[in-house]
Amino acid sequence: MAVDEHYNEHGGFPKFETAKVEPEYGELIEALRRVQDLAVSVDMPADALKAALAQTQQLVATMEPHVVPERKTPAGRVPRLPGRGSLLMLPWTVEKFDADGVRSRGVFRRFHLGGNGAAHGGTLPLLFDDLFGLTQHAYGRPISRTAYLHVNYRKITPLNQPLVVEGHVDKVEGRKTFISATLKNEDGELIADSDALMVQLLPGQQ
Ligand SMILES: CCCCC/C=C\C/C=C\C/C=C\C/C=C\CCCC(=O)SCCNC(=O)CCNC(=O)[C@H](O)C(C)(C)COP(=O)(O)OP(=O)(O)OC[C@H]1O[C@@H](n2cnc3c(N)ncnc32)[C@H](O)[C@@H]1OP(=O)(O)O
Repeated sequence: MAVDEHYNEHGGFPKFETAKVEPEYGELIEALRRVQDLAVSVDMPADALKAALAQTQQLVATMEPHVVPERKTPAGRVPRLPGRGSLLMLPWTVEKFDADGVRSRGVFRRFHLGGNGAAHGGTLPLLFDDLFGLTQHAYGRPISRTAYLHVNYRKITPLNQPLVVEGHVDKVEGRKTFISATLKNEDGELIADSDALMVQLLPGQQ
């Protein structure tokens, strides 16, 4: 019994609960994404730079008193928002979520630039990893940890072009869930594919 009591807090992941937010929350997250895009795009003269710094410091002062622990912030817990409202996640929107698989659509933005107009290679594992988390959740498996995640980069990943990522569970063996996914453009061309092993945590395991 003690194990069950502590399972939600100390073993594995806690039960995931969606968050209710004010309408302005999604707008704020999008405005912050725009700031991220600009932060990696601009070359500002000194006066604009000073103004941007002062305004950013003011924003930090507005937000800072409201910091709450993990699981209390709505970030990442608003499924209808791009990236579930988390700035870390790619701003993609889930359009299919069931045991057959999960499909999500979106674009890589200027913030995700690697070089020569292509998305940074490190952003693809982030996209796939989060999709795999959702995929196994939709399949009815407990939230698990990624043991490995393999990406094949088949074509350059373009910025600002609508893309679609789709994953499904391939097999389950005890604690192990094997999942794979593809990233395609709207013409159905394969840009990347990925497969991963997710391992269910044991009670008491962080
Ligand atoms: C629109 C609707 C939206 C709704 C939203 C609602 C809910 C949202 C739900 C979910 C949230 C969504 C998304 C979540 C987001 C993403 C999930 C990402 C998860 C992560 O991103 S998490 C961070 C990265 N991750 C780590 O930080 C892992 C560090 N690591 C460890 O924590 C351990 O390493 C662990 C636990 C993996 C295993 O450790 P362990 O001691 O428990 O188990 P052990 O080693 O015995 O392995 C057991 C069996 O797996 C095999 N095995 C293990 N590793 C292997 C490998 N690499 N290759 C091949 N086989 C492997 C063994 O060979 C054995 O196999 P066998 O049983 O057959 O012998």
